[in-house]
Amino acid sequence: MPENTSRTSDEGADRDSGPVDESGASVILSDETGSFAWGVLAKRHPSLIQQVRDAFPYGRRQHAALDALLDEITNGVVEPLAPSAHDHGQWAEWGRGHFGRPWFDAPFLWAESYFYRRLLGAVEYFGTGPWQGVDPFAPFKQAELRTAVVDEELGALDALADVSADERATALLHASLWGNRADLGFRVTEGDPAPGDATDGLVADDAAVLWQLLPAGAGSTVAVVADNAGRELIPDLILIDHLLVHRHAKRVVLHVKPSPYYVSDAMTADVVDCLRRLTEAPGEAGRIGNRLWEAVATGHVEIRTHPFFCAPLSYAEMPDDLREEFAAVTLTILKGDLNYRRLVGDRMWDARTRFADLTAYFPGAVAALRTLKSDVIVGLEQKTLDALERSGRAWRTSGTHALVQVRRQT
Ligand SMILES: O=P(O)(O)OC[C@@]1(O)O[C@H](CO)[C@@H](O)[C@@H]1O
Repeated sequence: MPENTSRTSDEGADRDSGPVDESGASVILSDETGSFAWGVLAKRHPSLIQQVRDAFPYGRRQHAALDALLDEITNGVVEPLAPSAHDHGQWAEWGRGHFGRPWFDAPFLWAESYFYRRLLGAVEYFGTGPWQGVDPFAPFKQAELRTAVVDEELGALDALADVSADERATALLHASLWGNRADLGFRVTEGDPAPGDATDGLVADDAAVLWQLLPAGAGSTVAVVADNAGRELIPDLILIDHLLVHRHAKRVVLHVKPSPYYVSDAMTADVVDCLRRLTEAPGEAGRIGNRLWEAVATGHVEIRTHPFFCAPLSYAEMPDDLREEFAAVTLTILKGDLNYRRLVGDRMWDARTRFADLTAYFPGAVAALRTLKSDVIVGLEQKTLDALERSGRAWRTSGTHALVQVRRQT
C-alpha cells in the first residue's frame, strides 16, 4: 500500500489518534495504515534489519537477535531492554506506558528512536565482545563517500572560487540544506528523491535573517547540530569553513551523535572520514579540507557530542548542560528532518503555526535547515500552503521541498 504522505492542514491538525494536549496538535503515532509514520515502522525498519544483516558477517547469536527484533516489531509488543543494559533505567523511564503494547501505538519519534537502540543491541554494539563499537551503518556511509557523485560535488567547488562572497554564501548554504536529502534511511524505502529546483522547492526562506545574525568580524560562535554523514556532512563542513574564512564565525561547535542512529547520522568517525575525503581531494576541496583539519587543531572547530542527541525527546526537554551550551552561542543551526521534529515537536501542527512561537523555549537564536521528509511542518504562509496542497504531491515527505527557518534570540 502506498504511504499516504500528503494531507491538508485541516486534516493534519486533528486526524491522528495521538494525545492532544493544550497545544491542540496531536502527537504523531504510527497506527494509521498507509500513513508515513506507519510506513517507516512497517516497511523501512524491516528492510533496514535485512540490509544490516547482509552487510556484516554476523554470528548466530546476532542473527537470532535480529530475527527476534524483526518478529517483535512486526507481530509483537515493545519489549524493554535487558536489565543488564547500561541504559536500561533510562529507557525504562522514557518508555513508560509503551512496553507490552504494539510498536505502532507508541509515539512515532519514540518508536523510531527505540528501534535504533534495539538494533544496536541486537548486533552487540554496546556489548563487551568483538562487535563492541562496530557501527552497523558504516558500510553504507562509506560506500556513499566513495561515489563519483561526491567527486563531482567536490569538483564543483573550483567554479565557486570566482563568484562573489554573497553568491558563494548562498550556494554553500543551499548545498548544506539540500545535502539533507542525502539520507540513507530515507533511501531504504523511497529511492533517491528526484532533484527538484532548489529555489522553487523552498517553502520558507529566512536565509537573510541567518546572515544578519552573523555579521563578519563579530567574533561569533556558531553551533551546528549535524544530521547525516557523507553527502550531507561534507557540505556542512564546507559551510563551516566558509563561516570561518569570511569571519561570520570565530568558532564553530559541531555536535554529532554519540552512537549510530537513524541509519546515516554523523558520529565523530564520520567527521574524520569526511575531513579525510576533503583533504585527499584536488583543488579547492582539498584546500578546504586542510583548513578545517587545522581549524580543529587550533580550536576554531570543536567536535562535541551528547547522549541527548540519541534520546527520543524534543529539544524542549533538553538537559541543563546542553541548554547552557546553546545559550552561550550566537546561533544554533539544526540540520535535518529529525532535528526539526525534535525542535518544534513531533505533532500534526497546523502548518501555519508560527515557528518563532514553537521555538521560543530554545536557549538563543536557532535556525533549521531541513528538507521535508516527514509530516511535521510549521511556519508556512497561507498562500504557500494552498499552493502546496493544490500540487497534489507528497510535498511533506518526499524530500523535494526544503526550508530555512530562523528565530532570533528573544
Ligand atoms: O533527520 P533526517 O536524516 O533528515 O531524516 C530522518 C528521516 O529519514 O527519518 C524519519 C523517518 O524515519 C523522517 O523524519 C526522515 O525522513
